[in-house]
Amino acid sequence: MSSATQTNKAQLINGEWQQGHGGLFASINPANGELVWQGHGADAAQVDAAVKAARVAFYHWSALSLAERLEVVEAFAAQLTANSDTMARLIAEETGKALWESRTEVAAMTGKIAISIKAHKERTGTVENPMAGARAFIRHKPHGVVAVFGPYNFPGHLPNGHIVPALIAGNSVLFKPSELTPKVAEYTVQLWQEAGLPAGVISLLQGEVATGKALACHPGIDGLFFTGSSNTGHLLHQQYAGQPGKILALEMGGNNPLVLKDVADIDAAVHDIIQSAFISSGQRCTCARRLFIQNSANGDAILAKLVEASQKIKVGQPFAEEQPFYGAMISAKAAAGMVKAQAEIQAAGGVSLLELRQIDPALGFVTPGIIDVTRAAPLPDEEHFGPLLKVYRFDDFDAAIEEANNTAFGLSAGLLADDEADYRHFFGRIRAGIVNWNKPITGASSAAPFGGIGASGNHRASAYYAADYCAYPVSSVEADSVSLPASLSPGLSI
Ligand SMILES: NC(=O)c1ccc[n+]([C@@H]2O[C@H](COP(=O)([O-])OP(=O)(O)OC[C@H]3O[C@@H](n4cnc5c(N)ncnc54)[C@H](O)[C@@H]3O)[C@@H](O)[C@H]2O)c1
Ligand SMILES: O=CCC[C@H](NC(=O)CCC(=O)O)C(=O)O
Repeated sequence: MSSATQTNKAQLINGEWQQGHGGLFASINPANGELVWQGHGADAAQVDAAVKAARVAFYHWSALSLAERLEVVEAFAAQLTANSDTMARLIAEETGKALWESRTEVAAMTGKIAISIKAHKERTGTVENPMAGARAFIRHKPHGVVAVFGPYNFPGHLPNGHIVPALIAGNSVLFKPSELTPKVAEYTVQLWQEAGLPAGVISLLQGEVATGKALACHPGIDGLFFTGSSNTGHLLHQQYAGQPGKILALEMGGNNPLVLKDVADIDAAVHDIIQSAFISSGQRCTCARRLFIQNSANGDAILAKLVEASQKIKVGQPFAEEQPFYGAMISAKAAAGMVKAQAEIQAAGGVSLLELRQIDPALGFVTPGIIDVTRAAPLPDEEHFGPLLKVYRFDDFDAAIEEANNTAFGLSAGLLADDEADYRHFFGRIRAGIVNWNKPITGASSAAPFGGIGASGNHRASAYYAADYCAYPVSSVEADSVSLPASLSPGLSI
């Protein structure tokens, strides 16, 4: 790995590390303001060279047997295990995420390998069906050259969730990570090289939006697997309009509701709310953004305890010996954005029960915020990607569910309630790809499909279902030799 001050060879193209020919960009540790990494982005010519190399590499990689490809993928898992501490420290350094949580991200990356192998076999395996005089097969083939776009909040785990199943299926991958987390991306790709992945099967194309656009628009890619914001996902969707032959998987944000109704265990409810709203400083796509609390003595008690417990949340340095619950947001700018969002909600009539504060204007640390918006003017349907929870008090359960559904998004939703009948009712009406009962709405399992509806996704769920968008089905009817059928169709004589 290179030192922070030098300009890194940011691009891996056809197995060779190169300087980018595009604009200079840098990643800054949001917990101390120090430069972590800097390099030049890939320009359009480098993107083109990588796409061409990936096409050549694809023919070799996809021609290997599954067992041969899995050997490399399992070697990558071994590399991750052997280097898990380095990877976790890089994630913590570059994102500001607490070290304990960065370690869970690396564990999710490693866990993804076995899950993806199982999913590949179960969801895209080969099936032979009996047929008179022939054999009928269902098989799956890789798309070819695919681009993977990753977000900053899980710079290792979420791109990995596309890359691993794509490689298992036999695709070659062009990886465009978030420009805010280049060092984690660089290290991930180095581990793939160490694992023996042949040149060109994975390329790293780093850079800001110009690099992303050059890759997304390149006619030589067969598909694009994206995890990131709904705005960018929508732009990509527009760009792919009229190209039905290209596969586009969009995993986007949410404006996720958590509804609370009659819970006897107040502490447990408060725990699940905090875990839903404030983990990772609120920078998870599944985080609860809107909390619906019944107007009742039970609702009052839970809200009071929530404010008290949230006030005590430890926010601090990612590497502190006594670990914080969460570290810094991705940047001082993102932290300031949350303060601004809170001010706008206050101006619309929201009443802060716990004010979110940026601890130092030069850094990414913010304390959690809780704001009652029950009497506020209608708010824009936006994802505020940080630790700010909007509270809506309600009298009528159905009205609360209706308001919970009053969003274009549909990623995660949850109900905290002791009565199972309330959950059955909620489940029937709520619109989201992840619907939980008496559990936090963050922390989704990689062994289940993961994706949202509406503005949160395009029905190409990831995690366990990622195998589905990494390969396409091929039906074949096969016989060892041509033969005349026992009887010919009417009107036919041969
Ligand atoms: N549903 C999910 O699985 C999931 C998971 C994690 C994060 N997210 C969402 O991701 C967002 C946070 O991540 P982010 O801010 O890094 O997302 P982002 O949309 O800003 O960036 C994602 C990727 O797209 C690239 N990009 C940005 N603009 C582009 C353009 N015009 N053309 C081509 N590429 C472009 C970026 O460089 C990056 O690699 C949040 O909205 C969060 O909810 C969703
Ligand atoms: O920020 C978005 C991801 C949040 C995370 N979800 C997953 O890890 C899904 C599982 C997978 O992709 O393997 C969460 O729910 O906390």
